[in-house]
Amino acid sequence: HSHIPARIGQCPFNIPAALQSQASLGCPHLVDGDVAHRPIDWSPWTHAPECVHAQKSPATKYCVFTNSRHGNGGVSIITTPEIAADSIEILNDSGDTHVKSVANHSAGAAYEVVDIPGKGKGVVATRRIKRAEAIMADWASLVAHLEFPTSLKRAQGYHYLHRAVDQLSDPDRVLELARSSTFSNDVVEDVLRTNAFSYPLGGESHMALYPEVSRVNHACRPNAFIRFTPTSLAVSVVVSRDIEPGEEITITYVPLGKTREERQDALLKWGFSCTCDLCTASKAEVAASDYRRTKIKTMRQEVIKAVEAWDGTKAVKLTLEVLELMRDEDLEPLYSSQYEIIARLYWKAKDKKTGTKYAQMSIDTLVDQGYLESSPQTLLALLESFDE
Ligand SMILES: C[S@@+](CC[C@H](N)C(=O)[O-])C[C@H]1O[C@@H](n2cnc3c(N)ncnc32)[C@H](O)[C@@H]1O
Repeated sequence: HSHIPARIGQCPFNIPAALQSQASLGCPHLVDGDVAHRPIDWSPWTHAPECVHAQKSPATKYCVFTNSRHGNGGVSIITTPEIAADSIEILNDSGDTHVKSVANHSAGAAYEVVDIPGKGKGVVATRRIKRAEAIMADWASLVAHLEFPTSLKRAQGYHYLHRAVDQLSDPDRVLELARSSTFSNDVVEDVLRTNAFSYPLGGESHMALYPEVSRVNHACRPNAFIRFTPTSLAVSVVVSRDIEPGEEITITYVPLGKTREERQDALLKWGFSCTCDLCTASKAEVAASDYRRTKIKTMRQEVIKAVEAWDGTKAVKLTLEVLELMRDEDLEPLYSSQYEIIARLYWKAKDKKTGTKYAQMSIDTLVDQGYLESSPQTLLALLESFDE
């Protein structure tokens, strides 16, 4: 194994073979198809990694790494041996915090997957759900380096995508997901393009597919969001306002706050044209919403200018107006950063009392929305950052 680069060698590579399987999780192995001949070599993966050199940069190798027991039905990761070795820790995190947050709240399942006219399937509440409640936990089943598909001949890429899926304990969970992509001829590629989220692994962009979360449709005024943890392959879906039985649960696939045209553009790469409540509202309503959203954007630019001109009073006044417009548009997830701006401005102006008040409001919004746990340390940490 002499060609294993030293970067990964912080780990005792000379541990006796008999102990390697125990040590493997805490100690990343750099494995690929050349060095991994026996299961003990490729542990914690459950299958021998199969690898291919990228066409344009032959020094880059992508392999299929599978652990068919992780999460719900296993996970396959197509990435470089270096990233796989560096990221092996994520297999240690079983996603308990996500599962527990759902179990803690739930008086039984809060949703069902049903047909939604014009949208394929979707997720609908089966009971009342309180804001900030977590209703669904899920694990990535397929993760693929963003550059992997374009770095190989098509047919070759499909071979690896299919191997990745076939090695899962239930390939149909992936193969039966929605496909709206008009970009390719391959089932797995279509499923990825229709359903995957971007996910940073080892500091590089990957696509990650969560089969259960994949059923949640997009809305431009969503009532839920996905909670990620950078250290695990688990996610959960958290609702951002109170929900009545029968209401559809929706998330946003694109950044919040865009105008109708900007949203439709951004959604094009997902292969569908949005028919959510906001996009199908009356012309007048869409126009009024677009007007406010454009105004929010220009006013935020003005806030930056006012700050640069040291005009704190103007910056605060403008930010309060931005908040009003955001309220009209139900853009609650964006409030906290506005409160934070105001907090910083008062803090810098030596009005620490008002600064602290707004800092707390910023945190409260995040807690309220289920993004943060409430703790006294959070406020201190935020206030400390104001002095940096
Ligand atoms: C991640 S999947 C969501 C679940 C999907 N409806 C299903 O049947 O499994 C994304 C696909 O759902 C449909 N979809 C999601 N949100 C939509 C929306 N707001 N308007 C229209 N179609 C939508 C589109 O076909 C899109 O390609």
